[in-house]
Amino acid sequence: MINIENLTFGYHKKQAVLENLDLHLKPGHIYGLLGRNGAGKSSLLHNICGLLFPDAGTCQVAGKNPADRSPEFLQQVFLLPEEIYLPNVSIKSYLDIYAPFYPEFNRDLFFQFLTEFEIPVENKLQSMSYGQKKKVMISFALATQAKVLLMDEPTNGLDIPSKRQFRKIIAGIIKEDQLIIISTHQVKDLDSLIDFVLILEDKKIILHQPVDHITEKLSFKQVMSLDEIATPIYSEGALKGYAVVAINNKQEHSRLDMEMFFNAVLTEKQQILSQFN
Ligand SMILES: Nc1ncnc2c1ncn2[C@@H]1O[C@H](COP(=O)(O)OP(=O)(O)OP(=O)(O)O)[C@@H](O)[C@H]1O
Repeated sequence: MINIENLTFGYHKKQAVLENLDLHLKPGHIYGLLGRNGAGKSSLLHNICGLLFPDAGTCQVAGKNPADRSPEFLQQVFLLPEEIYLPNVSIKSYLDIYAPFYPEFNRDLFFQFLTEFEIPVENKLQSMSYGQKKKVMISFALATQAKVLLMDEPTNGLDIPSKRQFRKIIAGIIKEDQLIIISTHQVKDLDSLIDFVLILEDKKIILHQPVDHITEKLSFKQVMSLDEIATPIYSEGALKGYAVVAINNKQEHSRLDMEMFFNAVLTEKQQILSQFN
């Protein structure tokens, strides 16, 4: 559904943010896009939705070239940006103005999500708190039922119950012909939701793996002493002992700790990546 080949993009000539980047994504999945600050995650999402254009290479999304910005393409893609600016209108007026751009927009779903997020529907958007605005936009994004949904730090600003609500809604809504990319640093909020991990580093996607493949190759453990682990790759001091990422030689089952995994990839890049080659 998303086919990107050799994509190079930069804001200034001779200063590529993304370089010869390849990425092929299938519908029916929730992809978690991870990367350091400034790695280029937002730039990649903007290339995918046609708000920025590649300097070289090809980018095909739902069979279209995003840079053409054809109405058929724009109806199928929704980007929820990290920073949101909303007009000073009521939720209902916002809906009347923007929902018609999305042929599959489901108003009932929209109001259902607002109820789940406990948003007062009569309020004007600008009189809402940041977190409330974010929840309105998440509800709008999901109600578009766009085939490609791009979310940049969606849980920023959400309180703890709302984060749980967000996970519940997303897990229940994704359809087989839909694809969601969530770019985030808040991995703990989302690690139960994501089924593929993408890591953007050195201007490329250096890792693209399903969660179950990661836990097949690596185990995530808490131990009192590092001597307990025969094949540790990466460890962090924890409250009681150590949290460890190790080679999963014994086919043990463990739960992916996305934050540990991301740190492990950044610090022990070659060793981790070699497990997947
Ligand atoms: N409008 C812009 N003009 C010039 N340079 C930009 C612009 N936006 C981003 N950049 C630069 O492009 C690089 C990638 O930025 P981008 O916002 O894509 O990274 P990111 O991975 O989303 O970062 P973060 O995790 O901090 O949100 C950074 O070096 C940034 O300074």
